Amino acid sequence: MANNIDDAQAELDSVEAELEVVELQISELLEKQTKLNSRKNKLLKILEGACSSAQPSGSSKAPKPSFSKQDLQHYEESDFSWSKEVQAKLCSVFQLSKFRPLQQAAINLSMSGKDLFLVMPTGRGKSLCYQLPALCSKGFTLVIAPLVSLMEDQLMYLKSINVSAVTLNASSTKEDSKQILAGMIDKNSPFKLLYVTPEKIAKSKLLMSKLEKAYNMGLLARIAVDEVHCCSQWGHDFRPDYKLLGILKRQFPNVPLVGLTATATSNVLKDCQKILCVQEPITLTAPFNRPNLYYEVRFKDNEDCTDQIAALIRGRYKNQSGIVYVFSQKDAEVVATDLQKRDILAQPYHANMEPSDKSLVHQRWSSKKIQVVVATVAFGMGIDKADVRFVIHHTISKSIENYYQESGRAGRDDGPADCIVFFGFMDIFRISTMVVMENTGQQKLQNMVAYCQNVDRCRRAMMAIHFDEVWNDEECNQMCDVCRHGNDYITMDITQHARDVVEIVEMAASMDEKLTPLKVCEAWMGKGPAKRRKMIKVTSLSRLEVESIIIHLLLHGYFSEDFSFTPYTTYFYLKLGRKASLLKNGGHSITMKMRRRVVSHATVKKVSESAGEKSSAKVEGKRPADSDNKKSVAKKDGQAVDTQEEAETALIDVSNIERHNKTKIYKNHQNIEKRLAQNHIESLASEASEYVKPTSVFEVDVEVNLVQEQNCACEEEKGLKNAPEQQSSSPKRRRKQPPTQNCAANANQVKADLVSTPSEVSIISAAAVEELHHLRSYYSKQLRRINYISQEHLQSSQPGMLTCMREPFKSLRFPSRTTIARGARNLWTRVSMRRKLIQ
Ligand SMILES: Nc1ncnc2c1ncn2[C@@H]1O[C@H](COP(=O)(O)OP(=O)(O)OP(=O)(O)O)[C@@H](O)[C@H]1O
Repeated sequence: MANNIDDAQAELDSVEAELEVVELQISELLEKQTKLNSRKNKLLKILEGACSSAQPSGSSKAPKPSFSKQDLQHYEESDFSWSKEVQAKLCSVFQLSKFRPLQQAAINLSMSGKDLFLVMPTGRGKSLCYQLPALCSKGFTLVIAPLVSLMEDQLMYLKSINVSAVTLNASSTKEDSKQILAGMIDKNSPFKLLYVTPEKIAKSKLLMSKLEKAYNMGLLARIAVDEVHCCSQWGHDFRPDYKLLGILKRQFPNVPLVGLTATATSNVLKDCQKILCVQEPITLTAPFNRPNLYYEVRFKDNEDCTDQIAALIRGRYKNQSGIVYVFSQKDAEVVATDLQKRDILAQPYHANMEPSDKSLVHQRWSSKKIQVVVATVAFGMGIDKADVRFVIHHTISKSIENYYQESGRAGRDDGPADCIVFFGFMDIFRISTMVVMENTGQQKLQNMVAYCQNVDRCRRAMMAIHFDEVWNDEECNQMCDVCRHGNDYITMDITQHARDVVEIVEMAASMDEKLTPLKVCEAWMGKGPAKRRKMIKVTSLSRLEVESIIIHLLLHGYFSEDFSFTPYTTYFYLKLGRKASLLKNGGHSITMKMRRRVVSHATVKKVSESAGEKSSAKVEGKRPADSDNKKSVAKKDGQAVDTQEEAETALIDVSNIERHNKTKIYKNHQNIEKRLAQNHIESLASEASEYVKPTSVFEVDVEVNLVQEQNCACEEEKGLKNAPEQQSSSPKRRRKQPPTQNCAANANQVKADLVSTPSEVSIISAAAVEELHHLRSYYSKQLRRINYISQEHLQSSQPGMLTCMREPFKSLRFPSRTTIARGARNLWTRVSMRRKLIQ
C-alpha cells in the first residue's frame, strides 16, 4: 500500500514536472509569437506606407521582397517612351478615360520587360493589363486561358473594339489553324493577341515550333497566363496542363510573362513561380476588398429556400440582373423552373448544355432579356456583365476562394451589389463527398463552413485570412451582415448537448453501425427507430440548433468525416473525432455563440434553459428591434398571413433598416447606403406581405476548457463576476471590483456564472482569467523556489558569485537552454498577456 502511494506520488511529481516544462515551452512560444506579431505589424506598416492602394512584392504575399515604394511610384508614372501611345489607345481603342489602381504600374512593368504576377479582385480589369501592352508592342502576345468559352468571350469583346485577336483550340478548323500559324511568323503581325489553352501548348509540337520561330524573329512580345492560380494544385482550380507551362519561360527566357489571378495566396503564388520557371517576378497585389459588395449568410431551409430567393428577386432586386449559383446541373434545372413558376425570368446554365444553348442564355442575360441565370460554376470565368446587382448562392461554395470569385461577379461597375449565401446543413456533406479526392478539399470546405457559421467576425476579415491580408474591420463600413448586426448574439454552453450527441454516434459505432449526419440529427431529435429511441437522450432543441451543434462539433474535431465508397457514390458518415474523448472529462466544456436577430419567445426560453441563462428578458429588452419585429409578426399572424421561413428575410431587413437609420456610419458610401435602404424597404414591402414567421437564426463559434481551479486569485474572479451586466462579449467593458475574502466561493461563483449566464460574459476572457490564476500561482511558486534556493545557497557560499548559483538552480526543472531570467520573463509575458485580455 505504502509502495503504491509512493509510486503514485513519484509519478505525480514527474507529471507535474513535465507539465511545468510544457507550460514554459508554451510561454516561450507565446513570447515568440508576440515578437513575430510585432515585427509583422512593423513590416506591414512600412509596406502600407510604401503604397496606399496596393501591396507590391515584398508584402506577405510576395515571393520576393525587392519592389520598393519608390519602384512602384516610378512605374505608376506616365513618362515612359510608350506612355503617350498607351494613354491614346486606352481612350481611342478601349474607350476608357483613366486607369484603375495598379493597371498603369502593371502595364509599365510589362512594357519594361519585367515578369509580373498581378493579383487583382475579379472584375477590376486585369485583361487590360496585357491587352493594352499587346497593342503597343511589335509582334503578338500569347495568352494562355483555361477555357475556350472564356477565350471566345474575350475575342468577341476585342472584335467589338476592332482589336485583331485569334484563338487556336481543338475546335479551330485546319484552314484557320494554318493561317494563324503562318501569322505568328509574319512581320506585319496580322493579329495582336493569340489565345490558346494550356493543353494546346502541351500537345501541339507545331505550335511550339512556330513560337520558337516567332521568338527568334522578335515577334513573341509577351506571354500572359490568365487565371495563373490554376498552375498550383493548392490553388482552387488546379488544371494539370498548367503544370507544363514552365516550358515557355525555359524556351523563351527573354519574353516577359504576366500571370493574372484574382485569388492566389502567397503559397499558391510561390508554387506558380516555380512551375512557370519565373526567376524573380514582381507581384502587384490590389487589395482584395470590394467595398461595394454586401456579404450576407442566411440559414437555408431546403423546403422554402427557393421561395426566399424568389421573394428577394421579385422585391429587393426587381428588374435587376443577377446570378443564382446552385450545386448541380439538376439543381440548375429545378431551381430555374421553380423561379419561372414564380414569374421570374430565369434560365438554367450548366456544363451539360449544348454550347449554342449556353451562349443563348448568356446573350439573353447580357441583353437583359432574362433577369436571372441559375447556374453551376460552369457559368464563371469570363462573365463580364457590369451591372450584376446580386449573386445568390443557393448552396455554399466549396471554398472561400471559390466563393470570393463567384460572388465577385456582382457589382463590376462599382455600384452596390449583394452577395448572399444560403447555408444548408445537408449541402456541406454533398460538397464534402464531391471534393473528397481533392488535396485540401476538406480543409477548404471547412473554412467555407466556418465562414458561414461565424457570428462575430467581419465576413471580410474571414476572407482576408485567405488572401494573407491584414484587415481592419472598420473598413467594412457595415457592408456585411455581421458588422451590420453587431453583437446580436448570445453565448451558450453546449457541453451536455455535445455529450448527448457524441454518445449517439459512439453507441452506433459500438453496434457496428454508421450514421450519416442526417441520421444523427434524426436520432437525436427522437425520429429514429423505436428501439434506438429508447437508448437515446432525445433533445428538445430545434432542428436548426441541432444542425448547428453538429456542425460545430465537426468543425472543432469532436466529430470527423468517415467516407465510404461504392462504385456509384460516396457516402458521408460521422465518426468520433480526435477531441471526442475530452467530453468524458468533467471539467471540459464547449460554448457556442448564437445569433438572435429574430427570436420567438419559445426559442428564447429553450435557449435560456439549455444554456442555463439567467435572464432572457434582459437580452430581449436590449433589442428594441427584436420586440418590434415580434409585434409585427403577431400582427401579421393575426391576419392569417402565410407563415413561411421567408419572414426571416423580411424581418432581418426590418432590423437592418432600423439600425441603418439609427447609425449613419457609412461615410464614404452614402449613395450605396441610400440605394440599399431603398431596396430593403421595397423588398420589405413585397416580402413581408407574403411571408411572415419568426424564427431563430443561430450560429456557433468559440469553445473553451474550464480547468478545475484549486488556487485562486480573488481580483480576477471578482472582475469576472461583476461583468454580467454587459451583454457584449467585449472584454474591455468589464469592470474590476475590490478583492473579497472568500476566494473559493468566488471561484465557484465564477464558474456558475460562466455556465449560467453565458450571454453576459466573455468566454474568452473567462478562459484568460482561469489561465491567469494558474500562471500566477505557478509563477509565485517558482519565485518562492528561486528565493528559497538562492537564500539557502547564498548562505553557504560567497555572495555575489552568480556562477555558484547555477548548480542548485538546475533543480528548478526549466527546459534545456532556458535560463531562469528567460523563464521568469516568459511567465511574466504570459501573465501580462492574459491580464490584457481581461482588462
Ligand atoms: N480603367 C478602367 N476603367 C473603367 N472600366 C474598366 C477599366 N479597366 C477595365 N474596366 C472594365 O472592367 C470590367 C472587367 O474587366 P476584366 O474582364 O478585365 O476584369 P478581370 O479582372 O479580368 O475579371 P475576372 O477576374 O473576372 O476575369 C470590364 O468591363 C472592363 O471594361
